[in-house]
Amino acid sequence: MKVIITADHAGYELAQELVPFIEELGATVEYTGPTTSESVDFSDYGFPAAEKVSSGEFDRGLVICGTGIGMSIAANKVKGIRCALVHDVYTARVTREHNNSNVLAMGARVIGVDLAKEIVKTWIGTDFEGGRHQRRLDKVAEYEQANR
Ligand SMILES: O=C(CO)[C@H](O)[C@H](O)[C@H](O)COP(=O)(O)O
Repeated sequence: MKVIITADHAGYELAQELVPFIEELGATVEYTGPTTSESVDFSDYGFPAAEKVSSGEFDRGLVICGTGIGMSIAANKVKGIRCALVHDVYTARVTREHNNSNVLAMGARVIGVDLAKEIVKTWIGTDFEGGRHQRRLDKVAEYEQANR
């Protein structure tokens, strides 16, 4: 699995913890966020990363800012992106099973490193269930097609 990880200044430190962790899980990781904690704008990093998931260059994306909200708003503007803002293990699992989320957003000012790792491990390791959930996602995709 190829995973792109990005962040803004608020997510920078957590991203540094998660890159080697996700590599240890067996994924190929590319980090495209800032290289320091100096203030930047989440949109400048979130859009390009989400576009690389949308294009198929990467299988999944992980986007991290202070709350995860800014990054999730930006990622969900990109066609084909189903970005889930997650701060617990239960929704990490269900957003894969039900939503087939392809981008995970987390807030570095909301959760600690250990919980973030548990969330990422669950999210990466959980498969989409399809079935009734695929029908619902098809409706979302149809809406997106018709309105963009
Ligand atoms: O967009 C956000 C808020 O939902 C992100 O958490 C940003 O990281 C945050 O706004 C950055 O705030 P700062 O005061 O500029 O560090």
